Amino acid sequence: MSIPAATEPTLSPVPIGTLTEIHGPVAIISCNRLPPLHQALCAYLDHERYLFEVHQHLDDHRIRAITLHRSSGLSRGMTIYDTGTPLQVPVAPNCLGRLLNIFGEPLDGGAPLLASDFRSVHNPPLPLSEAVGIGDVIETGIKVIDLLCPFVKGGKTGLFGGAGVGKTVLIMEFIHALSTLHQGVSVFAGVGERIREGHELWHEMRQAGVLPQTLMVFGQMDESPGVRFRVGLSALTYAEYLRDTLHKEVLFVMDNIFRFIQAGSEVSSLLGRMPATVGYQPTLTTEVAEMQDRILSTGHGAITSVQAVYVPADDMTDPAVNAILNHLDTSVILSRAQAGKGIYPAVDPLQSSSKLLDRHTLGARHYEIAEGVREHLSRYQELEDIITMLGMEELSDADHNTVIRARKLQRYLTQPFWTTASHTGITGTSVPLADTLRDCECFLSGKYDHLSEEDCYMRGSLGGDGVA
Ligand SMILES: Nc1ncnc2c1ncn2[C@@H]1O[C@H](COP(=O)(O)OP(=O)(O)OP(=O)(O)O)[C@@H](O)[C@H]1O
Repeated sequence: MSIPAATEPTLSPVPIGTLTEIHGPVAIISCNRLPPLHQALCAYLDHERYLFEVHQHLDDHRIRAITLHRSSGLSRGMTIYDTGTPLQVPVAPNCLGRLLNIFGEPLDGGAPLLASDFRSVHNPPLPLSEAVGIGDVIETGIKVIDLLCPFVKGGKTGLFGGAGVGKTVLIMEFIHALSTLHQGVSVFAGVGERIREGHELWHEMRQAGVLPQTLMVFGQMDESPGVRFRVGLSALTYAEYLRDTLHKEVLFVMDNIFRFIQAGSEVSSLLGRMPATVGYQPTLTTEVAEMQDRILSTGHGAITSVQAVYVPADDMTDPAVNAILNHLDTSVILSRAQAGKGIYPAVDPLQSSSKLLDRHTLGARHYEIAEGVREHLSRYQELEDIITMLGMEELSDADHNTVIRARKLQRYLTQPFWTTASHTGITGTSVPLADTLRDCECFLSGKYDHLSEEDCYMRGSLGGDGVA
């Protein structure tokens, strides 16, 4: 997706200096006064505006900046102007239903936003006194999520997984579920992902009829690291606007936050900083915290977030993955082993965790059923090697029952998705939490022992008597 011609600035910029060096996306600018960090500077070429963001003060009169547009055509000696502010995006109530780039310019072929205001993408987080805690549990209709990784208003959920295990599919199912089951609006940040995926998502949202309640901000794989580094903040700025000014309940979805870290790492090397652990930027944890701390709910509106996190080489100990993990309430871990067995969504029920899985938040019944399911699945995992070597006959009666029920529970927690209906040929299902709890209770107590594993696979609710 290419960046369209930049629009004319809203404020008249004042000259601040001269471009002295340009190396790919890095510019060294000689200034008559030092602009603050994060200030947006610009140059004009053929009546188009090229934006830069200040990243380093080199000495008393030189700064290093990163371009937010392509750098071809820029040359030494060009006059650089100060826009007077950090990067800002136009905000307006009619931003919903639009597909924008990081500057708030349309990528959907529509008219530019008629801005009622401009907001800086570097807004500081709200004071803690204005933040409110997490709210009620939101049902997604996805069995394994509602049961083991509950989704809470104002909470932060991460979907972790290596390449191709189903993060994007699960994110799209979330958007589908939450836009049909709940009131509210969604802001989608497409960070550094494939351009094809962006187009598909846009069309699917339009077909599903959820576009009027959704705002999408894209900075995709082909764009400069400066853009990929800022697209999450730009989308978050719109989410804050919807929360603070329009008092909406916002679902903030980011696919993929790992690409934000990757772009930060590229920017860091371009600025000549020494890499830190595993080659990541030394500022990794600060950059993640600056973004995560802005995802807050207030008395006026809530921001609930879902973030897809690419796990490099399926290694959950990766420093970038850990930096994100620390900020989340719920971590849904997608496993390649589950996907390999055709268990979709490929959620690993034992590795996934939620701070909200307690009696106080969910109630004693939900908590005990969830624990019962995890205990069965965990015992099954422990016994798997023994079963492979010696067969089921060597198990005690109790273990035999646990394994049979765990295998059925594992299949019961699969579910056909609306998002994948076009390629699986199975219509999606949404299962109320009450049904999921009742069915799991029936599995644990042995009431569903008569069902075959086939009867449990890719079904919705089992109706209390085992009939889908
Ligand atoms: N719930 C599901 N039901 C059926 N198939 C699925 C499901 N989830 C994922 N898949 C299959 O896995 C493929 C990859 O899924 P997806 O694009 O969501 O992975 P990803 O983790 O986002 O990958 P990447 O990191 O490469 O972007 C899908 O095209 C689909 O074939």
